[in-house]
Amino acid sequence: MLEVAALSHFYGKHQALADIALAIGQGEIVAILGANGAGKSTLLKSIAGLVKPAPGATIRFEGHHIGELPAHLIVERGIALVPEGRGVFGDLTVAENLQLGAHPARARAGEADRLARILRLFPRLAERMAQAVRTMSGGEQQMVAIGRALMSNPLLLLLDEPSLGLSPLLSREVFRALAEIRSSGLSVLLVEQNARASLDIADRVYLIESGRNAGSGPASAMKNDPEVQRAYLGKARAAPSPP
Ligand SMILES: Nc1ncnc2c1ncn2[C@@H]1O[C@H](COP(=O)(O)OP(=O)(O)OP(=O)(O)O)[C@@H](O)[C@H]1O
Repeated sequence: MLEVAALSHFYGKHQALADIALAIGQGEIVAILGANGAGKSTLLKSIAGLVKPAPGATIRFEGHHIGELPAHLIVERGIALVPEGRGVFGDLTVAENLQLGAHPARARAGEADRLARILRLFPRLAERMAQAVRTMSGGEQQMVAIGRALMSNPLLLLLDEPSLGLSPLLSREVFRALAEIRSSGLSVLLVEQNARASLDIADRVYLIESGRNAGSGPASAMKNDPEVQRAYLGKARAAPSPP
């Protein structure tokens, strides 16, 4: 569904991404793990058309090259980004924020059904449709942000740190929603500090270090990789066995 190759990005002289390659199949949840500053957000923004890849990159979605398209046309192709920090409109209500997500042409057909499905996914939003988003908890605002992205009728959802700053309870709710979203056939590319939760939910994982690919594999295998356990799951390296 999505194929990325030779993706680099420079902020001035600073190279944030170097020759990144990744692929996502339909209905997959793919997680990206990497330290702070590794380039994860830049990778999502490059796919969403918010930062421009350096020449030579390939970003192919559903067989079409999208690397040169502006962000609004990438949304029309079916890729929706939920940015870090959510990007919701605090002074608008939940209903108005969700409505804003429905602006692409691809979202027009079936809009009412889509809204009903989103409100079943996040019943808290159904109870608060007329509430200004700035008065909601961080977790509820994250639900608004995900709901707004889903209103665009995407095929692929890009999520940047959806559990950042959420209580464990709300974080579990967000991850439960992601599992439901996947079971409806959507694909998800997930950047998450909570490595344990993302390894639990993901099908496959890519590791990124200093803007470069540093490993990939099925989430089930990555969970047992000693290096992943040490770097991302806080497990100490096993002591060497005595001679
Ligand atoms: N607008 C910008 N201008 C200059 N440098 C930037 C800009 N945005 C990001 N960077 C730098 O690019 C590198 C990658 O940043 P990015 O936000 O993609 O990393 P990240 O893996 O998402 O980090 P975090 O986990 O802390 O959110 C970092 O060194 C960062 O300081």
